[in-house]
Amino acid sequence: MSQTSRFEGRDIARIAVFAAIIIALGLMGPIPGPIGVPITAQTLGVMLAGAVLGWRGAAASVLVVLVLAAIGLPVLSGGKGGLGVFVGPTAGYLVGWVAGAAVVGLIAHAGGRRLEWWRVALANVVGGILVIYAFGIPVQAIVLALPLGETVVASAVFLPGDLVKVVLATVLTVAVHRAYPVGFGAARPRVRTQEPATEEPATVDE
Ligand SMILES: O=C(O)CCCC[C@@H]1SC[C@@H]2NC(=O)N[C@@H]21
Repeated sequence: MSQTSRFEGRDIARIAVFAAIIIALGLMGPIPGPIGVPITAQTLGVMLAGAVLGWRGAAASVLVVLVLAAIGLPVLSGGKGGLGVFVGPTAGYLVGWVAGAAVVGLIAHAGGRRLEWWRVALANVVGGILVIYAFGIPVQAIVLALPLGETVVASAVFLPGDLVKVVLATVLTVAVHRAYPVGFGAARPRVRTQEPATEEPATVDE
């Protein structure tokens, strides 16, 4: 994202693209989880947004998805949407997506323009798993009136899939960064294009 305080046009385009990626991953459909929270591919999009866009763009992308969900569009896996999701057992996870995407971006881009694979992987584990669980599990326990310890143990079912997402998000982010070494996660330098040579107007000898 641009380092200026406001989003520029290309930042908004990237935010829209990653919001669309998160929504598209929801089309894969949820795998029902043990206690009211599904396994979803959408967290792959949350990790990718953080690692590719950086914290501000990633948080904005996830917020766009959540606003669309709040106004009732079926943008969450299984075609869910509406204000009800923000008071259900997945509410904490959804809020955690915003914080998690931002933390992924902060850690992945902490080394500046060099995007080392190990830092991206670490970012995806911390932001894409730990932070999201830290928001999601306590809210899930409260909404379902379950003991916290039992909810933590039940949530271990998400770990294998989330670790696969960490690997995929890391490989894809490193590949994107290699293809676009400058311009993702940082301001793209302005390239001056050469002005086309203007032709002399034709003159007619009298
Ligand atoms: O569709 C929703 O309402 C949100 C689902 C949240 C699912 C959480 S996110 C972290 C963990 N990993 C998964 O695959 N599922 C849960």
